[in-house]
Amino acid sequence: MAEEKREFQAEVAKLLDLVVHSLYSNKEIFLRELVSNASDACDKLRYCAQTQADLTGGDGEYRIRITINKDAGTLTIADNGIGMNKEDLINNLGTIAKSGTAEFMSRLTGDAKKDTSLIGQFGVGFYSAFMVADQVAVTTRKAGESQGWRWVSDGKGEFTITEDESAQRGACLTLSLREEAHEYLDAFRLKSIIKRYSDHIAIPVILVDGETEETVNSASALWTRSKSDITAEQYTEFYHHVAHAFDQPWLTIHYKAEGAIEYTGLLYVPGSKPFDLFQPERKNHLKLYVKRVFITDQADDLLPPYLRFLRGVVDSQDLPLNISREMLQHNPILAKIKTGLVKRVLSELKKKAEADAEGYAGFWENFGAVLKEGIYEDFERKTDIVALSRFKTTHGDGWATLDDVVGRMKDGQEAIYYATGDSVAALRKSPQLEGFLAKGIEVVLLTDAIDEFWVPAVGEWNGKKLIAVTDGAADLSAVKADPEAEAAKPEATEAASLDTLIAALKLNLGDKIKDVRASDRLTSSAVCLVTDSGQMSLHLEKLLKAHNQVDHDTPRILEINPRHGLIKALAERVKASGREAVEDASWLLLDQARIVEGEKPADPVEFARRLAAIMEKGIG
Ligand SMILES: Nc1ncnc2c1ncn2[C@@H]1O[C@H](COP(=O)(O)OP(=O)(O)OP(=O)(O)O)[C@@H](O)[C@H]1O
Repeated sequence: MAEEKREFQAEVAKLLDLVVHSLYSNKEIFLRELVSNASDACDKLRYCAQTQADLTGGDGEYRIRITINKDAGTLTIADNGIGMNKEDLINNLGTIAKSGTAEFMSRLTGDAKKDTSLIGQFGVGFYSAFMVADQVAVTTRKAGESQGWRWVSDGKGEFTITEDESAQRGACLTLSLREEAHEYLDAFRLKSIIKRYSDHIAIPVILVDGETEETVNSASALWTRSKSDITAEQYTEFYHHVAHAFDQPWLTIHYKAEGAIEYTGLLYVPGSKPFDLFQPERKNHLKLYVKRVFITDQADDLLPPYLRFLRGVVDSQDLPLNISREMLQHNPILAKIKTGLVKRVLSELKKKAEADAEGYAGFWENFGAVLKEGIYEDFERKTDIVALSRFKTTHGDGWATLDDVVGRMKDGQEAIYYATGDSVAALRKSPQLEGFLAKGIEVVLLTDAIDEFWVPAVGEWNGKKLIAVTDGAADLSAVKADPEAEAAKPEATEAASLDTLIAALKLNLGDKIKDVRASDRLTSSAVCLVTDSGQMSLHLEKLLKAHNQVDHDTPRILEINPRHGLIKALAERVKASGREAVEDASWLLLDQARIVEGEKPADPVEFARRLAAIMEKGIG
């Protein structure tokens, strides 16, 4: 067959350009990436061969051979894994199929410095070969197929594909090293790189230099080794390999469960937030092995979605080796492993929270919003997860537990009060909090979407009801106010005029509001919106509107502050000139309350007109 020339997908060309222009300061990691790919390819074949034994053609001894050829200036990385056919070559090496790389590309800024740190977070796998090579050739034959292929590129926009009868099963990458990368022809240097980054690879990595051949890595699956034989660096390198991550893990959990169900877990909590944490699939990222044979990284029933930030492997002794991915669904052994994993992880988190509050706060900032999904979804564990949860409150800037909040409750305070909103900063300024702050009552500030769901589902903590500050039923009267502050309060509007104003507001605003009433929760603001008991919270309604799940405004209760100058003046005006005189002001009060909630005025054009009219009067 003649040579077929193709262009890289535009994104790949862009990526290659970046790689070649040396965004990595640490070029040696190209070897880690390629060895990692070779090991994954062997894992894939080992899995397929469980059900199709003839795929291996009798050669089930997986290995990676790295061959130095000083004369030619090439380095060869060969594996006997699954290999690629023509279609695979085009799809895997010519386009960006992986969501991770696509995400990476979309975040590139063009600013070399920023992009360098980004590339460090994502890694570019196969393409890293072009950091050290000005040409890469891949000869490959897919297991079970007879036709071999040769893919060649100089990384400058095009690649060629030709048939290759000499290709062996697996993939063989030949890197023609750039002049300045000839250090990677030095056996000593290569050995140290392999030891550093790839020691944990479970199959032999053999270095071939002329006549000498040497297996450089330990070639045993890291998780099967005893903890005392594994260094911190080895744990970290394995994390980088298994998670395709580049940060430091925050927590490493390595244990062997023995008893009714036997399995080994090597789990990591990343040190930083993975970009796909909030993708709708909520997939877990654990790799499942059975007796050291890789089975799948898509065992959905292995871990609940609220622990999807974990990375690592689980190796079962009890599942059958020939288990198919379909058979894993609703599998009772897997269900028991899952229960065991959840229990272990939550207890390790508890230990960390007690031993290192500051580190735990960092973990919470990264993953708290995900873990809290468990309060809503895992009935058996909800109490444990609430206890592990940390909250911002009106008491200082740090994190608090609900127990801390209960411990600081005021005399006469019956409930734990909370406010939900988009940000802690906005919540702190919310008018609904004024009365609570004035009485020194601590309010829990919740800003994650999931809070809208778990809080009503849990309902109470330590025998104290959880009540929203915007709930019309939140009653502060039993908590004594500071007598000095009480004395300093301005006089309230006289009751009869207040009633007349309330009646006028109700008539003017009609069905846009549920009710109007005098507030005891406002101190400095004139108005605020509160929800009637049982109504959807303001924040939840906003979230649902953003997702087009709700298309109307629920009428709320408008609370007015009888001690506010504006309310007093409006009461006077109604008394003197009737309700029509405060028509514009009524709507502006409602819009004002909406704006403070982060909503738009109900009718922006009318809002602007009324505001202009009132300003004109004020100036004139
Ligand atoms: N040695 C190999 N044998 C078989 N297929 C390979 C080999 N190396 C790469 N591939 C294929 O090419 C794809 C792209 O490789 P690349 O290294 O760019 O990304 P990745 O391995 O999927 O992800 P990452 O590099 O982030 O780990 C792989 O997913 C795999 O399908």
